[in-house]
Amino acid sequence: CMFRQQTDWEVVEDVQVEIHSGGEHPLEMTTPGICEGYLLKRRKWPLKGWHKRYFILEAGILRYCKNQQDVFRGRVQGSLDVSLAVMSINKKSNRIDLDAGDILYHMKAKSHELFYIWVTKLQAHRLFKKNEAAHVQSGFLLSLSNNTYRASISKTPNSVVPKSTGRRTKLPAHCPDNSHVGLMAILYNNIGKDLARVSMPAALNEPVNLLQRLCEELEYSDLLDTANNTPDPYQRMVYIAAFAISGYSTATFRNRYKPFNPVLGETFECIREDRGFRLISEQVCHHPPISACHADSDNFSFWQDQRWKNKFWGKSLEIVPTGMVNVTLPRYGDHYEWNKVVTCIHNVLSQQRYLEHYGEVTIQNLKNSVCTCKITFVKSRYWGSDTNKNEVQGTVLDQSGSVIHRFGGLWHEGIFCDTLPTPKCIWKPNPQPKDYLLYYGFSTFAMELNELTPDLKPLLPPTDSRLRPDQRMLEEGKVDEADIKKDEIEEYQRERRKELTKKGEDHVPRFFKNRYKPFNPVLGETFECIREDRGFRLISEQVSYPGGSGLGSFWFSMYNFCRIVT
Ligand SMILES: CC(C)CCC[C@@H](C)[C@H]1CC[C@H]2[C@@H]3CC=C4C[C@@H](O)CC[C@]4(C)[C@H]3CC[C@]12C
Repeated sequence: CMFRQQTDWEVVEDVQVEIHSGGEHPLEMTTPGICEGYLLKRRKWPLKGWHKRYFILEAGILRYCKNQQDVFRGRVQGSLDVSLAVMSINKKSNRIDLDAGDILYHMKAKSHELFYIWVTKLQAHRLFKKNEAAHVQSGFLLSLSNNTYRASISKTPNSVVPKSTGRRTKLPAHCPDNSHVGLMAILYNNIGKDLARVSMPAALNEPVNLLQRLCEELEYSDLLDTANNTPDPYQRMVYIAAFAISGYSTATFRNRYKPFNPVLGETFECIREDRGFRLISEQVCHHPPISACHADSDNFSFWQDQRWKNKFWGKSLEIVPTGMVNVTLPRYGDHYEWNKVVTCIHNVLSQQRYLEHYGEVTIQNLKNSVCTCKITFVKSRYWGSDTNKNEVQGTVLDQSGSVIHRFGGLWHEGIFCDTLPTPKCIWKPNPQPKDYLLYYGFSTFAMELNELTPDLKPLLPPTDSRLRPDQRMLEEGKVDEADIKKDEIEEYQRERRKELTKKGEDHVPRFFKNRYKPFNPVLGETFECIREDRGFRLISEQVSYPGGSGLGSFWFSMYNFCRIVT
């Protein structure tokens, strides 16, 4: 109106972006981040005036509730598609008006900062929503909506059941019922400590440890094989992204038990001729706990150092990993590096426990900058259906930032890419084995990790996780014995640490060099000779540790184990 133009009001114009409809570079379609918080909203009737309301802006839709609690209850008072509204702002009074004809919002921010944030976010969401609409119109895009991806994924048949590997398909014993174990007391007594370091009764454990779980991230290593055989760099990136996502899928069934904490110096070796890779992992540092791993195959190398921080929020617990994941592909000389997202254990103290991953992953190729990839693990919202649970979206960008590929789906169901020459489901988790709920929710691959066959036993270094007695006892269903053994081992570890400190020594990792920050696990040559020469020898002169005897050969050997100097 006239009055407005004369005062401090201005209409916010959209930044113009080129639309390549039908072109080969679809628009930047990454969903802008969610913005939420309190704003003042003007009301005409009843109770005329400014009222504090909680606003949430998500995927181009602005909703508001009376307060934040109502958000969780799903009580939404109103919503508006911001791309359909004219936005005018008044910088002096921090006011924003959205006029969609039939719906009109008058809003006011408490501070300049908040005003600025909201205006920027509203602009981004308008643009996003408009582009989405433009693509649908031009018929170029099926739809970015995740439902489309989901439908395509569920139409894709499950991968053919792999040929029998001759390995076990179930565990020797069922998992114990641990619903009676009071977690509250344990967690409250250990506030501020890493969950990984808190000693818990064996009934809460699963018979694999964190070193073995590193190997579990290679369950879908065939995606890396495919990547190494894909000439197009952008398509290659799509497979790397699918691999990065696939590592998170085990979380669906694994929220009732906690992996064992490896002791310092513990190792895990996994040679899989059928999958074409071999892996070695080692607990290289105790404080903070760091597990390093390295895997090699004709098609790739994979390594990472895993450590994380915990944030305990009372009801939920966030695991914030800090290490980076690395993959190299020999054929094209690529070296990819990416970060991990946050994993949240919701309802950590109750039986309604479940895991969620959220945050952004950026995959970079350190060898050239032809393309990068961004993956968003979307944090689920409380309103509406469960359809946005476990949602993942991603884009592969070229050097100029244009989107070359786009994919999406759910980390527990699969990922669909509709920009490949033939749009297809690029990854789908393997079906769970029979009776998996009785076996800790393990996948077939997970069940194979701790398997110890007679032919393998003499080949393993004495520090191998498969030789850990407490973990073995748990696997065999001997929970009470496992509990006792676990206490012994933890006590022994403390003693060993005291001993090392007394002597002013530091633990030296066996298979990894560069133990200081930034910890970049570089394999010593030992890996090469691990099967030929075994890479280790026992030296009897070095014996003598308090408590060393009586703990079984695992501990005895551990101390007498000589590290090959590389
Ligand atoms: C209190 C107990 C019984 C509840 C069970 C805790 C389980 C669910 C916790 C304990 C340790 C956790 C793991 C610790 C570290 C990582 C690395 C991260 O990059 C992905 C998640 C992952 C793999 C976590 C998954 C959830 C986890 C296995």
